[in-house]
Amino acid sequence: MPSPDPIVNIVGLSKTFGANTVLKDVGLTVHAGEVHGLLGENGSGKSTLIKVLAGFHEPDPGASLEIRGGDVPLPVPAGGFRDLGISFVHQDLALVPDLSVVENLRVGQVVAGSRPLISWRKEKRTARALFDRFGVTIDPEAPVSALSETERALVAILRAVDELGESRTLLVLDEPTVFLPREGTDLLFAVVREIVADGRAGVLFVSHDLDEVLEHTDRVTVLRDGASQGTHRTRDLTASSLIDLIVGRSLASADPRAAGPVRNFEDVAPLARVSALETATVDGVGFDVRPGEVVGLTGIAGSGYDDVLPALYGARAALGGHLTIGEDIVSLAAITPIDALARKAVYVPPDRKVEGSAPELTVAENVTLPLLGGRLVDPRALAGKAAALADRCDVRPRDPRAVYGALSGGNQQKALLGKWLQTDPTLVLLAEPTQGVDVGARARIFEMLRETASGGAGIVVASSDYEQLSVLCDRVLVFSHGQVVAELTGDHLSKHHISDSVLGMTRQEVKA
Ligand SMILES: Nc1ncnc2c1ncn2[C@@H]1O[C@H](COP(=O)(O)OP(=O)(O)OP(=O)(O)O)[C@@H](O)[C@H]1O
Repeated sequence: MPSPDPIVNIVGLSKTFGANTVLKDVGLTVHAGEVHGLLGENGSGKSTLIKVLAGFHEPDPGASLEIRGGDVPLPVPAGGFRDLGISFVHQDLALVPDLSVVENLRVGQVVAGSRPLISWRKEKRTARALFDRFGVTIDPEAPVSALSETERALVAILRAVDELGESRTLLVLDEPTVFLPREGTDLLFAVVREIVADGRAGVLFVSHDLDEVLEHTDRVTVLRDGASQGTHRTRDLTASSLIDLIVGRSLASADPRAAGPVRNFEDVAPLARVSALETATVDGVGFDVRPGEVVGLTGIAGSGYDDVLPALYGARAALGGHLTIGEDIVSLAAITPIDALARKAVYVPPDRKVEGSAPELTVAENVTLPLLGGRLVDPRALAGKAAALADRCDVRPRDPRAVYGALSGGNQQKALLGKWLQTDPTLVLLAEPTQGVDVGARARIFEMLRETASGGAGIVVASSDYEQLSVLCDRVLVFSHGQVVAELTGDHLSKHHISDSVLGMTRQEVKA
């Protein structure tokens, strides 16, 4: 139960970039012992608020911040958040994969030079005690690269808790679950509950996942266009009242039934065929994709489903197999992205920051890259195309000259998807297409994909978001141990059927 003891109190917070005020007189109170959700559409100002707490942004004059009842002068000085008992875990987790777990726990102190002599034996014991306290079984000596995504997130969170020690006030989790498989989030939230259990600290949890927020938070504050829509007790909210607060209107297409009747593609000739695909985690998988069809690939982490798309595009080398596309049969051990693009196959990777874009270029430059093709082009024509694309994909702000890396995460994703969909592709390969995307943008992305499919393209979506698969797909292939163990169609395309199948309760071929 949340205690009514406010540990962090922000009043009248505004932030202006140039002519754009992105936080408008926002207030936020977090209580000791509570998990407090911070929600809002992409670009609504969540990260900006967090960056003010982190001392990264200076707020406009007039804001005030109290920690445990004491006034804190703004701006927070760089690194000053630690003295305030605040710690942050961002999406990228900031772990060094080549170092061990215990080295990662101490890397900050080593780099800062505050602990010149470290007894690693003692540190391992301390790490074990930390993990035991939170019921986590992770080997402190294991390299971080050998951990699952869930274990990595747990290490990053417990490192943040450990760094604050007894003085901890607020742990800020900025979408830490966005790259996690579903089964990992329960474990993560058990740890989050334990962190607030002694009633000393609070957790501020940023997420776009409404189910997660409704299940795991005590209260939520919603931002819309930089203004607060109030703080609400989670138990007084439903998914649809929360959507109304976030988007400012009801969203019919968030309902899976809005996808329309499931279509049957059995008699349609395939436009692409994957045969005998072998990768480090995939063992002889084959499937067809027909024009207009959306095929989903899913499974638990390590089942192989997330290894298929990079192999089809040549982004990660396959050990064997073939892709038949149009008249061509291409070896998947040799395919390169250039081969794939030449056959109008495009790939949108899950990690848009690392693989998908050039963050230092403008939105216009990013979205028009695939149109250049080595030719001389008229910059004004490209700017026009970029503006039309931003309009179509609802990229905010609508300024093609904005630096791509300064867009909010969800707006980067919309721009990236639009960039490839405008090339009129034949085969669209998408990994987690709505990761980090708000409910409104998600509906827009679903519409864009449906339009692309109805234009005759085939779409393959690899995702661990069962609801997304149930809304988008005509057929879902469930992976286990590198093989397809179930094919779900028709009435079996519900979120619950997909989830049951992935969790091994329906391990037979299910046909509607
Ligand atoms: N450094 C910056 N310079 C200019 N504008 C910025 C800067 N940082 C953020 N913005 C703008 O501020 C607005 C709020 O962005 P912010 O990243 O806070 O949104 P968000 O709610 O965290 O979105 P998301 O859910 O997509 O992560 C956006 O319009 C963004 O383009």
